[in-house]
Amino acid sequence: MSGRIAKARLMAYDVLWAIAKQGAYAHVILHEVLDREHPTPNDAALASEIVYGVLTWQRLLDHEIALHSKVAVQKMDFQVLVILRMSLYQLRFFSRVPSYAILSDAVELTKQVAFRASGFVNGVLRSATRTPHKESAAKEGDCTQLAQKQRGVYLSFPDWLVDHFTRQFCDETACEIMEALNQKVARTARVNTTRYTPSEVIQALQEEGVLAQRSPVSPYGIRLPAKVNPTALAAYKEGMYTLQGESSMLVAPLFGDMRGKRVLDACAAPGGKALHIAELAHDQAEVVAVDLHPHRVQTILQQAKRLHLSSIQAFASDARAIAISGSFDAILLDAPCSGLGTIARKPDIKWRVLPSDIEQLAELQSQLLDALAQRVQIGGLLIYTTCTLSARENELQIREFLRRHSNFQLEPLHFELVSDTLCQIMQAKPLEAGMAYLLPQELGTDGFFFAKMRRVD
Ligand SMILES: C[S@@+](CC[C@H](N)C(=O)[O-])C[C@H]1O[C@@H](n2cnc3c(N)ncnc32)[C@H](O)[C@@H]1O
Repeated sequence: MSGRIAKARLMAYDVLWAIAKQGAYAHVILHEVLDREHPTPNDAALASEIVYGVLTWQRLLDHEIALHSKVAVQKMDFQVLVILRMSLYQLRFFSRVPSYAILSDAVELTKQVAFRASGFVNGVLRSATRTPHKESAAKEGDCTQLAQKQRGVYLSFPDWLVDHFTRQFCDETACEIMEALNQKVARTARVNTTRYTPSEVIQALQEEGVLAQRSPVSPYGIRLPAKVNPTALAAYKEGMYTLQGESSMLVAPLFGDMRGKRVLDACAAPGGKALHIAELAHDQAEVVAVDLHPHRVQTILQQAKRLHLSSIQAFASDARAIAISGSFDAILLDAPCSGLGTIARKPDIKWRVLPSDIEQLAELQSQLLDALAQRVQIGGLLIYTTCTLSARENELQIREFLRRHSNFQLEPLHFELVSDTLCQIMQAKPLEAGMAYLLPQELGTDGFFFAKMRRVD
């Protein structure tokens, strides 16, 4: 395509078009396009910002496009709709880019992909630039004062999700959750504490010109700047850290001391938590990591090698029928889930997940729990976690499991956090001891759910 269009916008268009037209996953297709185009770090960051910004605000953007267009949004070609969304996003959210540059790129791009629509695109965007952003007042207003439908528009969530969060968490908390899921989450990594301290890793990164900081949430975490590619750094290649969200870093410490113990991570890929369990046991546990997908199992093995961990075995298997004999001192089921807690990092989940997916996933989770319960030794632990915010996949799932398996009991959760204040936040929840949510607005992390059970008989 023409060199006259800013490269970042071209890449963002390619990614957003593939998502709209082919249902591609945003993080996968963005990674592919960035790999193919070799952009500068600034262009890569700008393209990512446009892609994730458009996906976050898609409903609000479509609402505004409709105000300036005679053609209904649902009837527009994908090419045209994508160009309008990304241009309007930049007009509304990027004060540093002049509108004429955004409009000129939009028209040029339309000429290349949908020639006859260039006048239309120009007209819609010109109308939008002439109109002050009327919606912003409502957007900044108190979410709890808005009717359900308006919340969906101004917070840019589908109606069913607004309804879902409101029913589960009530008005105020639901609003806070959705607002937090529209904010950026810090890019974080977990230090490989078998070999390094967080300060040593921060120092090594500084020597590579990268300013990292201690995580304000997990004692194992560091926060990385948004513009670096953390897997391209020497510190990463030497096995100093693993990319992991701060809420995920809270899972492995829940097991306590696993040295000399046999631990199963039943849905383990890409290995974040299994590797952390091995690290916390000083590489002296027997960690069996299983995942359904063979190529993802390879990733676990590669990561173990990079981190110099030898206590991990990894196998491809359906965790409902694992072909490995014996029982385990502890099992982690970090279950496949709807991922609603990770919308800040994967905003396409807003538009991809449907209520029927929650039902299907809940059925799979319950089958996984039943199968794995048989493999926990008497006295052993079963920890169940998800990165979603849906009772059906979380507390209801666990309550039903406990009804079916009276030989399991909930056990108090003790989170390893950087301060007692954070622990109090985590414990002030309306769930029974042994189950907890970490909501995205509480510590600025992904939303997460934890349940810890012990087999007593
Ligand atoms: C939430 S992810 C696990 C993330 C991982 N624990 C980590 O910390 O990196 C869920 C995983 O479950 C796997 N999975 C889905 N169905 C499965 C099944 N029936 N048996 C085993 N693994 C399964 C998926 O391939 C996916 O990798």
